Amino acid sequence: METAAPAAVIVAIDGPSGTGKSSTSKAVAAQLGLSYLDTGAQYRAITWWMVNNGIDLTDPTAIAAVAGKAEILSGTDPAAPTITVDGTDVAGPIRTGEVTSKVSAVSAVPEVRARITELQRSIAASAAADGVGMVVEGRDIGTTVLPDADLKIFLTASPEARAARRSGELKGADVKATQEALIKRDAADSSRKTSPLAKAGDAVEVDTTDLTLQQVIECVVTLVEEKRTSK
Ligand SMILES: Nc1ncnc2c1ncn2[C@@H]1O[C@H](COP(=O)(O)OP(=O)(O)O)[C@@H](O)[C@H]1O
Ligand SMILES: Nc1ccn([C@@H]2O[C@H](COP(=O)(O)OP(=O)(O)O)[C@@H](O)[C@H]2O)c(=O)n1
Repeated sequence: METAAPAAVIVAIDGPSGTGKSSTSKAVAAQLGLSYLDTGAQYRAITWWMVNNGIDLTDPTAIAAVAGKAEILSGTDPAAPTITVDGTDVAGPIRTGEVTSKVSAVSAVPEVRARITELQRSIAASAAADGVGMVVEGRDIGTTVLPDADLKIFLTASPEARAARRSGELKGADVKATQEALIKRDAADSSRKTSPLAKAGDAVEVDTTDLTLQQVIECVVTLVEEKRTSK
């Protein structure tokens, strides 16, 4: 007798910067054969387009007026995720300090969120319909984008641990300045009116401060497997 294929699961992983969302989501998706969506990369991509097109990012009306202009495509293979804007590969340019410092102003605009949220929902719906399942990481996935996700995880870590991790990635970065920038961005993301960074009431919170990345991955894999068998 053939064994039934595991049911497609949709996993939402949210949390502030540097808590391990991207590394955990990619590894869990790769290990379990799920697709992977980095929603932060989409907000970075639209921000990159706005910077490139000289939009005044201090003016929410100007941002809203062009919210639908850029065509953003996300490749969802966890082993090689991709992101393009109007056909241009922007995986590198969306990680510059300039985009990082401006992304919160763009992502706070309701017209931008409505547009990107719709895109995210359609990508997740395709993965579910194909029977593949997906790990979707961001700030508002469990609360707003996919409130019916099968499993919601909220990752946290101390600001010190998060800043140390981030400055480890950026060669020569000052840990104190990195921590200040990170706290500022978290505050902006958590205090915006539309769909702020928040833990969903039914999310499992995992404090990663004293865990290795491998331990976090194992913890999330176990939670996903439990969900899959109970589906
Ligand atoms: N539990 C952990 N312990 C140590 N380093 C970690 C841990 N989780 C992630 N990292 C490292 O911290 C950095 C930021 O992780 P990332 O997954 O990009 O976080 P986020 O997506 O939440 O911003 C990466 O270099 C990653 O390898
Ligand atoms: N679901 C999401 C994901 C990201 N974002 C925005 O996009 C920015 C960049 O997200 P990111 O996941 O790439 O950030 P890091 O974890 O790399 O610091 C965040 O600071 C938010 O302003 C959002 O508003 N909602």
